[in-house]
Amino acid sequence: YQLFSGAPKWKKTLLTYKILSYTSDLPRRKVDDAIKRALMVWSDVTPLRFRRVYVGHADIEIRFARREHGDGFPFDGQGGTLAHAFSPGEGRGGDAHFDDDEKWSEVNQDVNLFLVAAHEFGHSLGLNHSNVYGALMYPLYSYQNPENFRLPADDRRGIQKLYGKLMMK
Ligand SMILES: CC(C)C[C@H](CC(=O)NO)C(=O)N[C@H]1Cc2cn(c3ccccc23)CCCCCCNC1=O
Ligand SMILES: [Ca+2]
Ligand SMILES: [Zn+2]
Ligand SMILES: [Zn+2]
Repeated sequence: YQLFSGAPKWKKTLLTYKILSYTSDLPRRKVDDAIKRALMVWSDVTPLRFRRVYVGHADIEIRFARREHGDGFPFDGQGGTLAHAFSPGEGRGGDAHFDDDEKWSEVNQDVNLFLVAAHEFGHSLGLNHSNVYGALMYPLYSYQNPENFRLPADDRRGIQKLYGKLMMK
C-alpha cells in the first residue's frame, strides 16, 4: 500500500458524507446503497464511522459529473478514467467524483459503482495507489463479483496503519 506524501489523514473518526448528484444509469436507492456499502468496506476494519448528511458541508462530498466539472481535473468521456477523489483535508479534501459518461451498473459487467466507490473512498481516507496487483487501491479497474468482495490484505494493512484497527473485528 502507499500513503500520500505527508500521510494526510482525518483527525476524527466520525466522518460525514453527502451525495450531491446522481447518475441516470441507476435508481437513486441503488446509488445510495452502493455508496453506503463502499464506505462500510473501510469502517468494517477501522474505528471510522460514516454519517450521511443532506444539508450543509460534509467531509466527503460525492457527485457524478462529465468532462470539466470545476476542479481542474476534467473527465474524459466513456472509458479511460472512471472516477477520482481527493486525499483528506478541508474543502474538497475527501471528495469523490464519478465520470457520468460511464455506464454505471450494480451487478453486470458494466462499470460496477460499488467497486469503484470503494477504491475512491480509499483515497478519501488517505490511501494512494498500491502496486500490489489485486489490491483495491491498484490503479486499474478490474471487475469481480461484488457479492464476494473482501478487502485485500494490502489495503487493510494500509488503512489500519492510518487509523488503527477495531479489536473486535
Ligand atoms: C481503479 C479505477 C476504479 C479508478 C481509476 C482512476 C483512479 O485511480 N481514481 O482514483 C481508473 O479509472 N483507472 C483506469 C485506468 C485506465 C485503463 N485504461 C485507460 C485508458 C485511458 C485512460 C485511463 C485508463 C485502459 C482502458 C480501460 C478503461 C476503463 C477502465 N479504466 C481504468 O482502469
Ligand atoms: Ca471516463
Ligand atoms: Zn473532479
Ligand atoms: Zn485511484
